[in-house]
Amino acid sequence: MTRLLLASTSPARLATLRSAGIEPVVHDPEVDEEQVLASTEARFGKLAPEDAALTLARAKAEAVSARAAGEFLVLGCDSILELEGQIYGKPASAADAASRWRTMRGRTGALHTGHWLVDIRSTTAAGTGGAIGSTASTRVHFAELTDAEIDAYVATEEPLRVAGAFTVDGYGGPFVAGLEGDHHNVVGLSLPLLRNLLADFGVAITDLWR
Ligand SMILES: Nc1nc2c(ncn2[C@@H]2O[C@H](COP(=O)(O)OP(=O)(O)OP(=O)(O)O)[C@@H](O)[C@H]2O)c(=O)[nH]1
Repeated sequence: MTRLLLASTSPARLATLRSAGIEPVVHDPEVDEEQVLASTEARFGKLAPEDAALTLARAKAEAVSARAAGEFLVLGCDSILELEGQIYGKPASAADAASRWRTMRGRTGALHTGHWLVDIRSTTAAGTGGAIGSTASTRVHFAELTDAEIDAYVATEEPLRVAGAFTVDGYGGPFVAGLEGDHHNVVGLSLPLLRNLLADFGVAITDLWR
């Protein structure tokens, strides 16, 4: 029976899958994201934000696929925020998070999540490592936070743990004025996109329900 192997330490991605009835096996991809991006851009030049997210998602899925075995489809994901041409992962510090929010407030960004699925099943021809991937993007409208709200939000330390220094489903919820597109994608994993990627391997997402 095909199972999903989530190549991610993200608690939000795991919670998203569980809430959708899927209990994945979880492996830490142990990928140095900065090193992957630097080496990729050294070879191919500056990556568009969507491609950067997909490159990192692929690196995570491939790292886990190389050491996993069994009837699995291995999913890697990576989320980044694009704001006026700049890409942002997790903030480097509280000061960085505060500075970003002073830039983000009142503006609209795009949260891109790369998804990469590798078929390591031995029971299918594609099980020879067939893989597919895509990036889902959600436009995010940020509210006009006051300086006091920024300071209070950063003090929760939540912004330090997430791409783009914001969440849509945590303390950050009041500061996201609106979304255009899939909100799960903002949390870190697009369920509609996963459904499509699974279908490309002949797997219905309903087959994965526990
Ligand atoms: N709960 C929640 N988490 C978010 C949100 N936006 C981004 N994140 C999380 O921010 C993290 C983005 O960093 P990534 O590098 O993609 O993933 P990670 O957490 O480092 O985990 P790995 O996949 O193991 O690299 C992910 O864990 C996302 O789930 C949000 O709105 N809500």
